Amino acid sequence: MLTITDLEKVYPTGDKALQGVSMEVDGNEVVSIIGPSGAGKSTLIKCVNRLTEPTSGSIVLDGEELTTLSKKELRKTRRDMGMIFQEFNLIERLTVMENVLSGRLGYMGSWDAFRRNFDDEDVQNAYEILDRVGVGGMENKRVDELSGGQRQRVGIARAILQRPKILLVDEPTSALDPETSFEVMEMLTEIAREEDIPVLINIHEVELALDYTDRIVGLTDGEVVFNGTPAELDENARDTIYRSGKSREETGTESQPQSQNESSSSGISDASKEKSF
Ligand SMILES: Nc1ncnc2c1ncn2[C@@H]1O[C@H](COP(=O)(O)OP(=O)(O)OP(=O)(O)O)[C@@H](O)[C@H]1O
Repeated sequence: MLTITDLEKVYPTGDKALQGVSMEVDGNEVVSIIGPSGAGKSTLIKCVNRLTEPTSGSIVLDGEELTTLSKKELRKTRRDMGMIFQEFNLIERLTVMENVLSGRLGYMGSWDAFRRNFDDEDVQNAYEILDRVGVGGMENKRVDELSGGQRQRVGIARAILQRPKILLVDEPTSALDPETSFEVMEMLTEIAREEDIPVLINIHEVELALDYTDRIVGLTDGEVVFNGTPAELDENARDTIYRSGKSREETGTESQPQSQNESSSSGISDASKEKSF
């Protein structure tokens, strides 16, 4: 279980990217974070594995506080967090198999890691996972010979092979065409459910969040303004997420005020409604 409490991030530039974010990823839930550009989605994901250092607040993964870990402890704990990135983050000149097996490096002693002495079991599992994500038979191809969709499948296979406690996914489909995006999201969420791995995913396309995730968290200007099921993400909720705060000022569009009943059915807090209108 991942529990984030009162998380704040102020960049050295003074940008307040996260302003008291609290949320959870429970059991093997797939939770998506949606929101306008600059809302803080990427920052939130990166704070969890501390690619970005949070300014204050708490992040607890299966009972372990992550914000206070030393560098050494963090290296160990990062093995528990599979990361899937927008730009794939694969090593282009290496083969598919070499990239996928790199997900196991964190578990090996430094000599074995240096020599790339992977266990037979890891190699066998890698074959199976590559098959499972739909790139079986491409093990010896260099990654720079693959399409975007195939690369993302390799990225997913690498993260799964790591056997993480959670998958952190940052805009996995931004570089993909719509059809491939649906395929990749379907495959990612299906495997995560089969393997019982919870997922926190920053996703631009609301339709993908609606179709493939259990719960949606809406961020606006670094604050949670919606937290509910896809069914609860009605038009009013979308309006609150995408037309409030800075984003409304930028687009110059005004949203219609909501009635009390409509607002509460969307799962938006009173404080957020106050802020939004
Ligand atoms: N390294 C950084 N230094 C300073 N400010 C940053 C940095 N990274 C992000 N920000 C600022 O923090 C805020 C949140 O950015 P973030 O990238 O987390 O938003 P996002 O919701 O992921 O946006 P997008 O959907 O466009 O990727 C923005 O105002 C952004 O300008």
